[in-house]
Amino acid sequence: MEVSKQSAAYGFFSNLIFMIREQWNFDKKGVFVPFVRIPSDIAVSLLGIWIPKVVLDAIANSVPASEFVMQLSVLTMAMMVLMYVSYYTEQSIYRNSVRIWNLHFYIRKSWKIVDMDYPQFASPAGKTKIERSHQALNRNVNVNMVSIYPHFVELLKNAFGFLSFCALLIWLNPLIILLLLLSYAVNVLVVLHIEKWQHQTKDERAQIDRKLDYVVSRTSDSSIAKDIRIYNMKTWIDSMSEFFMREQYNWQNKIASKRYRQALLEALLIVVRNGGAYVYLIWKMDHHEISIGEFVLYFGAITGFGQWLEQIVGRIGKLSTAHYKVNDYRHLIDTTDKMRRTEGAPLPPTDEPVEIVLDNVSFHYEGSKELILDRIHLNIRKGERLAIVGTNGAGKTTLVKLICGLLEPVSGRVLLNGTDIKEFNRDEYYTLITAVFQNVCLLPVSIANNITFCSDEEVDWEKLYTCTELAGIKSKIESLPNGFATNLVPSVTDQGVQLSGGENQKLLLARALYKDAPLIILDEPTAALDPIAENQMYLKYDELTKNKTALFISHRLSSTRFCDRIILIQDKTITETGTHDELMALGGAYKEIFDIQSQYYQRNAGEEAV
Ligand SMILES: Nc1ncnc2c1ncn2[C@@H]1O[C@H](COP(=O)(O)OP(=O)(O)OP(=O)(O)O)[C@@H](O)[C@H]1O
Repeated sequence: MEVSKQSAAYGFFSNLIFMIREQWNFDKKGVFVPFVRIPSDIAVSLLGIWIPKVVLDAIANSVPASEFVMQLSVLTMAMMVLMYVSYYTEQSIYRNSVRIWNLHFYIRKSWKIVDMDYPQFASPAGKTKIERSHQALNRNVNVNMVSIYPHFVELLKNAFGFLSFCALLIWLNPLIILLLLLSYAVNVLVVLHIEKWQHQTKDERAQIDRKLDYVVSRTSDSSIAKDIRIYNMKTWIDSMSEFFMREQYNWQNKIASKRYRQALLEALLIVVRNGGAYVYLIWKMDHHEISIGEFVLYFGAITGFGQWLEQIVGRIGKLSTAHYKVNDYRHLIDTTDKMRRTEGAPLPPTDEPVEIVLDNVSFHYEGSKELILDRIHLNIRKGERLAIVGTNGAGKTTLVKLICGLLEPVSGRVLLNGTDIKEFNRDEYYTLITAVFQNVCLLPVSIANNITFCSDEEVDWEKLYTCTELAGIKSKIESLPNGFATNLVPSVTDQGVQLSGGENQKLLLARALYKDAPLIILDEPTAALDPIAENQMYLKYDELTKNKTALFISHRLSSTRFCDRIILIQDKTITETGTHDELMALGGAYKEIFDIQSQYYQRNAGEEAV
C-alpha cells in the first residue's frame, strides 16, 4: 500500500496563533481562563505533597495542638478553594465553550464547502480535502482540532508544574532529574513517531471512511430504499460494509499495536525511573541525610515529577494530533477560488437573451487524460433555442456545465456576449443562468421557499403563480392542505409532502422560471413527465423560453423540433448541426436515431389501424 506523505503546511505556532485568534474573536473569556487555571492547578499539586510533610514534621517536632490545627485548617481551606477553581476552569474550558466553539468551526467549514468553486469541490483532490476537514471536526472535542488550545494550556500547566517540582528535586540531587528526563525523552520520540505515521496514512484511511460512510448512508437514504429491496442490494451493502469495516479494523489494529508497544516501553521506563529514585531516597533516609517529613515530600515530588512529565508527553501527542487537524481544516478554509470572486467584467442586462460562443474548447475530468470534448466550436445566437442531442456519455451535460462555469475548459474559451466567462465575477455570472438538472435538489422548507429561495415576505406571489402555472404544477400545489406553504422533504419537516418524480420535475422547472435569467438550461426536463404533461410543456415552450437563450438536452428527438437548431455530439465533438428537417435530409446519425425512436410509434399506429 502506498502511503501518502503530506506534511503539515502550517507550522505548529501558526496553527496555535490561528486558533487563539479565532478564540479571541469568538469568546475572549476562553483566552484568559488559562491564567487562572495554571497557577491554581500547580498550587493544588504542591499543597498535595506539602501537607503530609507539615503533618509529619509537626508530629516529629511535637508542635502544640492549637498551632498544628491552625496550620492544617489554613492549608486545607486553601486546597479546597484552589480545587474548586481548578474544577470550574476545567468545566468552562472543556465542557462548555469548546463544544460551542466546535460548532462555530463546523458551520464555517460547511459554508466554505458550499461556497468553493464547483470544479474544486467536485475534483478527487477536493473531495479528499473535504473528507479530511470532516475528520478534523469530528464530534469528540477532546481529540479534534478545537482541542489544540486547551491541550496547549494543559501543556503549559504541565511544564510549569514540572519546573516547580524540578526546583524541589534540585535540592535533593540534580542527577535524579537527569535520569527522569532521559527516560521521558525516549518516550516522547516514540509518541511523536506514531503521530507522524498516523498523519501520513490519513488519506488512505480517509478514503476507506468515505466509502464506508457512503455505503452505510445508503441504508437510510429513502430515495433508494425501493431499489435496495427490489434488487436485493442488502447482500451487496452487507458485503461492502463488512469489507470496508474489515479494512478499517485492520488500520485500527495497526494503530493499536503501535500504541501497545509504546505503552509497554513506557511501563518499563517507569519501573527503571521511579524504582531507581525510590531506592536512592531510602538510602538517604537510612544515612540520616533527610527527615521522615522530607522523605514523604521528596517521595511525593518524584511521583509528581513523573506525573507532570507523563502528562507533558501525553499532551505533546495530543497537541500534535490537534495541530494536524487544524492543518486539515485550514487547508480547506484557505482554498483559494480559481474563479474570479473580486469585481469582474460588467454583466449584460438580465432582461435580454445572451450569446454564447465556445471557442476551440476541450475538456477532460481531473484524474483522467482522456478528453470528453475535443476542440469544440459552437456559436449560440441571442435568443436561440438550441437542442443538444447525443448518446449516453457523449458529453452533453459536460458541455452545459462548461457553459455554466461549473467546469473549466482545459483549453479554449467560453464567451458570453464576447467576454470570456472567466472575466465575470463567479457569483454574478451565476445570476445569468437558470437550469433544471437531472438530480432533484429539494430543501426541507415550504414549496414557495423551494421555488423562490426567499422568505415569504420577499416572494413575488404573482410571479410565483405564473411560473407554477407555466410549469404545470400550480393546481397540484393548490390542492394540498397548506398550499404553497406545504413543506417538502417529509422525513425532516412537519406535515411535509412527498411529490412524485414528475411533480418534482415540474417544481424544478417552476424554480428555473422564477429565477428568470437570460440563459435557461433544461437537461432532460421532460424525462419524468407523462405524455400529456410533456405535450403541454412543448406547447408552452415558446412562452417558457421567451426572451431567453435556451439550451435543451433531450433523448426524445421528437421534442427537438421545438428548437431552432439541433447539435449532435458524437466522438467528443459536434458531428451534425441544423434544424430537424435539415438533419433528417442529411441522412446521418441524427436521422438514424430518430428513425429508431419513431419506428415503434409508427408500428403501433399501424397495428392499431389494422
Ligand atoms: N465527475 C466526473 N468525473 C469523471 N468523469 C465524468 C464525470 N462526470 C461525467 N464523466 C464522464 O464524462 C462523460 C460524459 O458525461 P456526461 O454526463 O457529460 O454525458 P451525457 O452526454 O450528459 O450523458 P447522459 O445522456 O447519459 O446524461 C461520461 O463518459 C462520464 O463517464
